[in-house]
Order: sequence, then C-alpha cells, then structure tokens
Amino acid sequence: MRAISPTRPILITGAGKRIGLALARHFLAHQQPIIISYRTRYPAVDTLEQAGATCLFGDFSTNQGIEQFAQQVKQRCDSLRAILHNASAWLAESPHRSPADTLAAMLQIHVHAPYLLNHLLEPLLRGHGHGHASADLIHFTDYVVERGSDKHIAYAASKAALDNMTRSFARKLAPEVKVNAIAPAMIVFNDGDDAQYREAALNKALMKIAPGEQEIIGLVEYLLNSKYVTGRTHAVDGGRPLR
Ligand SMILES: NC(=O)C1=CN([C@@H]2O[C@H](COP(=O)(O)OP(=O)(O)OC[C@H]3O[C@@H](n4cnc5c(N)ncnc54)[C@H](OP(=O)(O)O)[C@@H]3O)[C@@H](O)[C@H]2O)C=CC1
Ligand SMILES: Nc1nc2c(c(=O)[nH]1)N=C([C@H](O)[C@@H](O)CO)CN2
Repeated sequence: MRAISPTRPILITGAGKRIGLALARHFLAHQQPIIISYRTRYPAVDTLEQAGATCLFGDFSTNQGIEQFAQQVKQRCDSLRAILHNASAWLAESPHRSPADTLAAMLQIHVHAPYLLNHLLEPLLRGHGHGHASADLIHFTDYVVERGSDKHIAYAASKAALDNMTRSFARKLAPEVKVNAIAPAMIVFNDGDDAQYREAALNKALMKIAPGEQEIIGLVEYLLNSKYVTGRTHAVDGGRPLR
C-alpha cells in the first residue's frame, strides 16, 4: 500500500461528484489528507468536509478563478503530495452554443486550469523527500485523444492538448515530480443515459462493462506508488481500439 503522506495533502479538482468524489473518499478512508475543489456545493462536499477534507470553492471558467483557487491552496498548505486534474466538462457541439464558446469552454477547463495550476502550485510539489519521485501530477484525459470524436470535437481537442502537456511537464519537473495521464473510455454512465445508449456504449469495447470508479482509483494508486513511471498516458478503455 502506498506510503501515506500525513503532512502533504493530495489535491483533487472537481471532486464534488462521481470519479473525483470516489477518489476523495478513497484517500480519506486511508488517512491521506486531501484538498478538493468543488464548483457546486453538493451534499457530498459537506460530508467530505466533516470527514476532514479541506474543501475549497473553485470555478475554473476564468483564469482569475483558477488563480484565486491556487491562492486559497497556498494559504492552507506549503506542500502537496499530488495534484489530480479531474475537473472536466463533457460538452458536445450544439446548435444552442456557438462553436467559439464550446471551444473556449473546453480549452479553459482542460488546458488553462491544469496548465496554470501546475505552474502556480509547482513550488508545493518540489523539495520533499530525496528529491526523487516524491510528488505526482495526474492529468485525466480520454480515450478519444487517440481517435477523435465527431460529436465532441472541441472536448477531444482540449483533452489532446492536456495529453501533450503530460509529456511537457514530465520533462520539466523530473525527477522530483512524476507526471502521467489517465485516458479512460466508458467508466461511469451519467444519470440521463438511457438503456439504448448504455447498450451501444458497452458494445464499443471488448470488455462490455462500465467498470466504475474503482478502476480509476486502482490506477491512481499504482502511479502514486511508482518510482519510475512518468510522461506516459495510461489507457483504461476495455480494449476499445481492438473492437
Ligand atoms: N465518466 C467517464 O466515463 C469518463 C470520464 N473521463 C474523465 O474522467 C474525469 C472524471 O470524470 P467524471 O467524474 O465523469 O466527471 P464529471 O463530468 O462527472 O465531473 C467533473 C467535475 O468537474 C467539475 N467542473 C466542470 N467544469 C468546471 C469548471 N469550469 N470549474 C470547476 N469545476 C468544474 C464539475 O463540477 P460541477 O458538478 O459543479 O459541474 C464536476 O464536479 C474527467 O476528466 C473526465 O473527462 C474520461 C472518459 C470517461
Ligand atoms: N467530464 C466528463 N468527461 C467524460 C464523461 C463525463 O461524464 N464527464 N463521460 C464520457 C463518456 O463515458 C464516454 O467515455 C463514453 O464513450 C467521456 N468523458
């Protein structure tokens, strides 16, 4: 089991629900301090706070919002064990939103937020424990980085930029900080996904399940425990490319 870092919290962005929330609950259950960002104050955020999490409001739709969040983090701690860049919006192209607004929103959350937070919080990641692989960045991208998407063009492009930044930050921050990406396909359905959509989505991969959040938790733990893996994208896609 990974060495718990009792003094260096793990920062999880967008942890008010689903995968981010599951990660937050996992670390709290293992006495790993966490800081989370939330945009909507779901009841689950109150529960995380009562369990000891530091829960900070963070709306990354503007650069000022990102900078204000980073300032809050720096006021609460002087070091971080890891940053998990989970916050995301899955926007499709839509006749109700201009292509320019869709692209801007996707780049803002998937590129501006990780890029600016990595720079603003870099000092909190360095200078701890032998100077070698003592901190981690994990970028949450998507299987569509390698294939594109005809319905989520801006989303896929922004995740591709985040994928590329994984290699750039790995080169910049080694050996103190490892930087990896996790590229999921179908992990967790959304509440509004009907039976027809769900069947079609499951049939796109060899492994015809939506594995749930634990699949991501296990990979995050592997990456945090590694002393050597960096600069890579780790697919969690049920063999989808082979379908
Ligand atoms: N679920 C899946 O099957 C898959 C997930 N992934 C990736 O895994 C990660 C987690 O997925 P999932 O749990 O489904 O993500 P969700 O879309 O369910 O949640 C993402 C979180 O990010 C927050 N967020 C969105 N926009 C902003 C913003 N502008 N500022 C601050 N916070 C924001 C949301 O806050 P709020 O609730 O307030 O809107 C939400 O809590 C994401 O990066 C996603 O792209 C990739 C492929 C498949
Ligand atoms: N921020 C989000 N990104 C993605 C989601 C989501 O719910 N929120 N969902 C998916 C789908 O599960 C897709 O992988 C199905 O093929 C992709 N990204």
